[in-house]
Amino acid sequence: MTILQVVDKDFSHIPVIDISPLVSKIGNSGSTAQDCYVVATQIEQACQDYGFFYIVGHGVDEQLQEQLEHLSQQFFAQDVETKLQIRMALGGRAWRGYFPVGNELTSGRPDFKEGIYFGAELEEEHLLVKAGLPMHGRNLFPSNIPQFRETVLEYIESMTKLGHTLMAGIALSLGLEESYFADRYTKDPLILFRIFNYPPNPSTSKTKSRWGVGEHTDYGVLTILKQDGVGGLQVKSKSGWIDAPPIPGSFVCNIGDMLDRMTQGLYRSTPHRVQNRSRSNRLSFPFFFDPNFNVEVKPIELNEIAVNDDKSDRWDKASVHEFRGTYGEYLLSKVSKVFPELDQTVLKPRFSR
Ligand SMILES: N=C(N)NCCCC[C@H](N)C(=O)O
Ligand SMILES: O=C(O)CCC(=O)C(=O)O
Ligand SMILES: [Fe+2]
Repeated sequence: MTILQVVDKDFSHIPVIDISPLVSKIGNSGSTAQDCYVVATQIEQACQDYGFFYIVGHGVDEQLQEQLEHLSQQFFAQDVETKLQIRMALGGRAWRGYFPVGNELTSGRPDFKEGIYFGAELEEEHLLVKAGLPMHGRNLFPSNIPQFRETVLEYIESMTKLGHTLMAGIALSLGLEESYFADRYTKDPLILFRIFNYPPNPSTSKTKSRWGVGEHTDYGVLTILKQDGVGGLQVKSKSGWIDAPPIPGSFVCNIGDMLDRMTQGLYRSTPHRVQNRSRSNRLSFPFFFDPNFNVEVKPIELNEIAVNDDKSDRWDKASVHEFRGTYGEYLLSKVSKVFPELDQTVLKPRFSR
């Protein structure tokens, strides 16, 4: 046969990238090491093909992760009254604390999950908190699990460092200088961190499984997700919905709406969703590494990169590309629909009232 076999990608497996060259070399020397470019090429391919990739070789302490998982199990195993001692309503404008199953909405529908919202720990005296900036402030920690606070704060610190490293890799992957995003958007990133518990939800012939979190895209630039061994994350790839199963020792990374906007669609913020079909509960730990709240997000001046004009497969009809304004404004427009029970004034910047 003389038919040319075109080796077509089937877009069914999210790639696994060993980022150890980035971890050991980014920021350490004057010039970017050659092996960082190899990693950058893998990131480029993954972001164009999937908008998702796994990372290994990230160097995040395993004991810290085990401790975080263990304490989280302990927290969610308590009765709901105890958990409500740190309920979100007490977090005020900072948007922190616990919410029970069914309280968080995605596209207007209740998610089948409970969780705790965290973020960078800022004192009441911090300028931004005093100025009344929403989503900035102090965390709420369960007082009956003493190690919870230090474990979460240590994890946030490790992940923030990792976020900076990955953003340097993503910059290289776009042919930009290592510090491109740090210089413009993420030197002082907006950090949000959540711990979710998805109750068991085995589907039987009689019951329809509920979505742990409905289809959505993430808002910022980069999400770094730790998931336990249960599984249930699904990603909308070019070949349809595929699984992102747990891979021991890895994190799942995905790019958000702001990177989609900056790259004019070359890197897509890919829709994903979760359904826990197992008989055990599922824990997940999404860490959001986002542009500074007050910074205006603009398309990258990319002469070289081929932008992607095909908006047909975008679930939200590319609204993110029409958006003008700061990341904070974009974020607030999104999250104001997520907890309708909370007082909406909590989410409005004080200075505009
Ligand atoms: N910070 C980020 N990226 N969060 C993404 C969460 C999307 C689900 C949320 N219930 C919603 O409907 O927006
Ligand atoms: O729990 C997961 O695996 C993913 C959660 C998620 O997509 C999100 O919080 O944005
Ligand atoms: Fe997400």
